[in-house]
Amino acid sequence: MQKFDFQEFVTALDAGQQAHLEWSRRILRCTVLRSFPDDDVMHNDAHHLCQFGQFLAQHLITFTSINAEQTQRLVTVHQQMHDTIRNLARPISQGLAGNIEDLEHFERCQAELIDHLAYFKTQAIYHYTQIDNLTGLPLRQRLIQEFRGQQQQCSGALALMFIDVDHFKSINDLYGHNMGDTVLQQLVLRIHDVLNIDQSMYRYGGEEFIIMLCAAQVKQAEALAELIRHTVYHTPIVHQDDATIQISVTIGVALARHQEPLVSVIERADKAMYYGKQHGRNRVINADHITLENKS
Ligand SMILES: Nc1nc2c(ncn2[C@@H]2O[C@H](COP(=O)(O)OP(=O)(O)OP(=O)(O)O)[C@@H](O)[C@H]2O)c(=O)[nH]1
Repeated sequence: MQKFDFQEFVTALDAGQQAHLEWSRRILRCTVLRSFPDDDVMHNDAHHLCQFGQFLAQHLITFTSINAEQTQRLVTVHQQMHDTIRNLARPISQGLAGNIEDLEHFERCQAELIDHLAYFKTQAIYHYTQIDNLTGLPLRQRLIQEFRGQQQQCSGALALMFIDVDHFKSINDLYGHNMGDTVLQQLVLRIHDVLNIDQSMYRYGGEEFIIMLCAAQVKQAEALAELIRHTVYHTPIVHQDDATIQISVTIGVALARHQEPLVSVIERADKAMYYGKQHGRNRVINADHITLENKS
């Protein structure tokens, strides 16, 4: 599972923008004082070598995942800024005035670059508020946004699994909160390994997770839930000195009815999960049938 630190991204974005503004200030001084800019400005690859260019290259996938078209424009505008500055600086180095068109082009590029960066920063912060820092999973808000679209796309029925870790408080009490955090991270990795690309997982609350998937029939969703339950139970989490912690999960499964609102589907899956808790935990319960699966 890919984890990404959006806070770091936003900080680096600010630093890159600041570096570029500082760089423009240096150019302005050269223009006024008729001095020649340093080699870093005149280098043909300056757009790759400058601080912002390096940041852009490192995070190109992130920029593209936010908005591919605008990323392409950002890359182009950034290179144009550097190209224009070289054009502007050449006559100055010969004691001549710079070209006004180059200067205006540079100013337009600079303004456009800043607009793009403001857009990407807003988007990055928006994404950041929807991703759980501990597990890297999208949060409840994202589930709310994606549910309706997913329901329309689904050719079969849309199923929700409500997953709750059993006796998680005892894990915190016995091993400490940090180990509890590690257990949640490891649990998510184990579950993620059995999911395919169309099955989305969300962190719903503390030790509660929701998986949304298209299922031809409820049996298909139940089979996946059972695989998750089995995998979690039979893959203990390694603690220090090779000691292991065995954990289990109780899962409620509900198939969304026609036009059923998300809150109602969650409520039914949650109730089924709660029923599983009351009947021994470490089991999968179908909301419609409230049947117990065998413990293994
Ligand atoms: N380490 C850690 N603990 C968390 C986190 N979020 C919630 N918790 C803890 O999870 C525990 C949940 O406990 P309970 O709701 O009592 O449930 P439980 O002990 O899992 O028992 P059952 O659900 O009945 O099997 C609480 O002690 C919370 O403090 C987290 O991000 N990290």
